[in-house]
Amino acid sequence: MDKTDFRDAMARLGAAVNIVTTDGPAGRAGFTATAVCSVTDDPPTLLVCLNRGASVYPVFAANDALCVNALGAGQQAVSGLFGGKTPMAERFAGVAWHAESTGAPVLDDAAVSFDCRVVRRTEVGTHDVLFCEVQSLAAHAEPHALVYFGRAYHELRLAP
Ligand SMILES: NC(=O)c1ccc[n+]([C@@H]2O[C@H](COP(=O)([O-])OP(=O)(O)OC[C@H]3O[C@@H](n4cnc5c(N)ncnc54)[C@H](O)[C@@H]3O)[C@@H](O)[C@H]2O)c1
Ligand SMILES: Cc1cc2c(cc1C)N(C[C@H](O)[C@H](O)[C@H](O)COP(=O)(O)O)c1[nH]c(=O)[nH]c(=O)c1N2
Repeated sequence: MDKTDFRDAMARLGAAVNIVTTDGPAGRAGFTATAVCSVTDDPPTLLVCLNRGASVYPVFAANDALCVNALGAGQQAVSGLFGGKTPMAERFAGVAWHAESTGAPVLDDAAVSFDCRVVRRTEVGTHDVLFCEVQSLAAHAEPHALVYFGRAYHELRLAP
């Protein structure tokens, strides 16, 4: 199986765009992730796949808290900031954050955010799969979403 064929096929799947953040003994970091998925609701658990080659990897490897912040319509620029080579302080500047129980940065304006403890980690190929138990969540008053599909961003809003 050619890697390019796999990626072309994956580009046919729409996925929520998330900013995954952490803070703790190794410091603060965040990256853009579409590889996020619900695992079980008992206990409420989701998974995040993180490339071990990413600059943020050592920080996520050492901290046990993370927050999955799903972006909403109009937040494409935030995804761009956290999806590339931008220095960490610059990624966090310009948008408002607060902390819940774990201390991981929660995006004030997220469509929905899940404050988590990392409870298990598994290495698969180039990535670590982080299993995360949800400690608390917050949802925006108005449901809307940002989806990555066909290598482009798309906005979703509920019909009024
Ligand atoms: N799961 C991931 O690690 C992941 C997912 C999306 C994007 N990205 C990063 O963003 C860049 C741009 O992505 P794009 O969607 O515009 O074009 P792309 O052709 O690089 O990727 C298409 C799709 O393939 C999957 N994919 C890409 N790189 C992957 C990887 N290293 N491991 C597992 N799945 C992967 C994703 O579903 C992605 O949306 C990628 O080159 C990659 O660095 C990584
Ligand atoms: C739309 C989109 C989606 C994803 C990404 C990018 C973009 C633009 N990236 C890549 C990830 O965000 C990037 O590697 C980090 O920002 C770290 O980059 P640096 O290594 O610091 O340049 C990414 N990386 C990862 O490990 N898991 C993922 O699910 C995703 N998903």
